[in-house]
Amino acid sequence: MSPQPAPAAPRPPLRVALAGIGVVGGGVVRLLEANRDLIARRAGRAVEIVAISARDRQKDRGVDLSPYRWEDDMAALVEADDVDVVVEMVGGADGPALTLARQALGAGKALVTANKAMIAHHGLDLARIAEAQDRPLKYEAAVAGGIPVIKAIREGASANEIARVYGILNGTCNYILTLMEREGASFADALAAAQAEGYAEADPTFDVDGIDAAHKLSILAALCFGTRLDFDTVTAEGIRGLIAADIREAAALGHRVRLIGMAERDESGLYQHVQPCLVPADHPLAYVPGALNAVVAEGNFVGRLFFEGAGAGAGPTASAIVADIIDIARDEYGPAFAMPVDALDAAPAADARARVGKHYVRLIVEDRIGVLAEIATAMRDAGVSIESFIQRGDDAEGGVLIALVTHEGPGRAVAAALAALAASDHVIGTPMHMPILAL
Ligand SMILES: NC(=O)C1=CN([C@@H]2O[C@H](COP(=O)(O)OP(=O)(O)OC[C@H]3O[C@@H](n4cnc5c(N)ncnc54)[C@H](O)[C@@H]3O)[C@@H](O)[C@H]2O)C=CC1
Ligand SMILES: N[C@@H](CC=O)C(=O)O
Ligand code: NA
Repeated sequence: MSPQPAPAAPRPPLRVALAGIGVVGGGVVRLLEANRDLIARRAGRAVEIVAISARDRQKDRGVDLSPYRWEDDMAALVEADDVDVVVEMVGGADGPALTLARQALGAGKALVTANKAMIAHHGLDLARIAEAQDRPLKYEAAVAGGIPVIKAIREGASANEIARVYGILNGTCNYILTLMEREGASFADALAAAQAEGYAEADPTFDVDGIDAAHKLSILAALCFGTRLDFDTVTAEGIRGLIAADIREAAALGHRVRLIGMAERDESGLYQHVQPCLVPADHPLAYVPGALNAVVAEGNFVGRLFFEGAGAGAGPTASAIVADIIDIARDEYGPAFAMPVDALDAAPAADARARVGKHYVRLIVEDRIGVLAEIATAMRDAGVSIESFIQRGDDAEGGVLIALVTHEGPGRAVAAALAALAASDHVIGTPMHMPILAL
């Protein structure tokens, strides 16, 4: 009988350093502690926090950090010989987060980050450093928080050509829209509630102006289409211009309002746009409530994939970060954007305003003779055909509410009609228009 091979020596623990112990960092500490044994069994080795760093050592974060080495200077995490993985949870596209990320990868450490702003702006540069060092750059938490959508597209759907990806990519906006829809909450109250839950960015204008969703969309587009990540050509409109009446009118039309990021690649180029849309009430995206996110990806063999889950918050975001850490512990990783940076191709930006579809339009106007003729004239002059029209005299915004739905046409024409009307003395405030999703 041949001798049995000696059992393999247990692998040494994976040593992790955490930078930024806020909402997300606190969640990661709690998760690594709570599921320590299960994680070790799944990873094939222990995962140990060896050092942490944040701005304020004294701050009460509701988690006991005393077992871990504290570093006042994040650079010490990179310099330490006993750190294999640096987890960046500081935030910000540039500044200390980017410095840390570059230094960590440059020093041959693995990098895990939740920072979509940094990846959207500097993902290609960081991926190049990671490739040069043959170290992983992982960012599952950066897109749609806890939903494992990066892994699903990188791995599960990697055999497919993906021509379109779209969805609800900002939990704060979806939370606000849901609260306005269900409870008639004001925009300001709903935003304050989202901030209290820890969903919002340090600067919530990134959420409500669509910039955070644009960051995530640009990352998804690069991954789905194999194109060079191009945040600068993403166009974004947020939800500030919405009033409660828009939510009500959308409901009367059988729709819900959702902030949708959509990217498409076709012969005209790369389309990447974020804006509030009317979503038919029977569309899966209309059922996505609160801070949940959802992503739809259409593959040429697999068909339509729909992913839904928590897009923000301590637990879900920690779940995504620790999944990345486990992949690293297993040595399961590849190029950050599923192919080497030099294999990604460039696509020209497509004009978002050229997109054809039906639109919802809302104006508040003075209740006087001729105002409807003025609207009809502006629409005619811009080449916009009206499908349906409603006037409500009981609106509280200081005038009469006009809501209409256009026939199919380019968004550019609707924008031109509303620009003309915005200049009218009889139109109060800024008119609103939103495309009606038909997918
Ligand atoms: N909160 C959420 O639901 C999600 C957040 N993210 C991303 O995760 C990252 C962290 O977000 P949060 O935990 O919500 O932020 P946070 O503001 O709660 O925590 C940030 C942490 O970084 C530290 N920090 C900030 N600037 C620093 C500096 N200059 N030097 C040293 N430490 C510094 C702070 O002390 C704090 O511990 C961001 O990139 C965010 O976009 C991603 C998905 C979801
Ligand atoms: N502020 C973001 C948090 C996660 O990315 C959101 O609201 O979705
Ligand atoms: Na994710």
